[in-house]
Amino acid sequence: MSSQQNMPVIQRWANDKGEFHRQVSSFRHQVEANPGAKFPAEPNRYHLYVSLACPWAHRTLIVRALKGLEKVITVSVVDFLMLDKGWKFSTPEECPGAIPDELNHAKYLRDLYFFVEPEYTGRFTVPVLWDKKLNTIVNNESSEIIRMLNTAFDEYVPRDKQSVNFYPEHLRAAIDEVNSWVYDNINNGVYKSGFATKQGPYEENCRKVFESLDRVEGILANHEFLVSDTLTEADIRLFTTVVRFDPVYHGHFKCNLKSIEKDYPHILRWTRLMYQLPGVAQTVNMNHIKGHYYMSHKQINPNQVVPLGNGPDLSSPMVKPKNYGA
Ligand SMILES: N[C@@H](CCC(=O)N[C@@H](CS)C(=O)NCC(=O)O)C(=O)O
Repeated sequence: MSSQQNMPVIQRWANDKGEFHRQVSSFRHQVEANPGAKFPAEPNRYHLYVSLACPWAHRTLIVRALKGLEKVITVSVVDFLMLDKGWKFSTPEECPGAIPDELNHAKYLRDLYFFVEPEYTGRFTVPVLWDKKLNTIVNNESSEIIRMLNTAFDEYVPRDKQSVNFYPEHLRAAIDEVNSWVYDNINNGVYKSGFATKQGPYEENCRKVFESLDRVEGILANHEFLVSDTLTEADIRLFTTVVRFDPVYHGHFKCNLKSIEKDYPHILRWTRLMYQLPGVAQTVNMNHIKGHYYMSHKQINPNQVVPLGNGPDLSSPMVKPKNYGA
């Protein structure tokens, strides 16, 4: 019997069938561009708690950078190591790249969840969008946070960023469709492969990862971006998984039927293009990414040895994309 059997159900990595299931996020309030709303968009009112390792939190950092929201929304970055008590705040001396919680002076991210909801029984996940005025969690679901950052703060972003829209009305159905299979089979698919504790679920999920990467490769063979040759949130959501693929998911999560660098030339070209968009490279921290996965999941890698490779070089020269946001 695995040691997981003694853990509360919510904290187990896999169920009895050996399958990984991601919990549903609990805080789902919205920031709105409406002064009368409970959470109105205002400069310097909201704060993001993120991990540079986490692909879901990474989405929010990319949208914050591409929308020019760095001065409007402040950020704390947790230590990459996530052990028994979950995400921890460290000083940059203890963990280069970390930004401590200057706001609430929490030691662990869980302290904030318990502060807001003393009976909280879910997982203590990043990203968390925090309201500094009402001292509470607005939302901890990355797919919703990126939509708020996309438009709600437009009054406060530089003029050239106001027209950038990663979820434009006329492309919504197509974006939703791509997001749906990319989420199930790739973003979450790598986790379902890597956290499976039985051979069957591992193989089934691992194969789906590559069937869907093949599908992405087919799209990108003829298009600059995933939807309508336009940079949308579908690209941002896929990028954070792909940038982690060769250095982490290929080995650590056993997604090793193919690699991005060797087998997917069109995905590689697109990854470079995404990486070289202004502000994006600064959101990619390979030490946090590799350190987190290989050192935190001791059930997969008990000796915490971190591999040397960082995946493909993403900084080689590229042409500028034509359609940058709709
Ligand atoms: N649905 C959430 C998922 C976030 C999530 O699972 N974050 C992971 C890090 S990659 C986490 O914080 N895990 C902590 C835990 O599960 O204890 C979102 O997209 O915001």
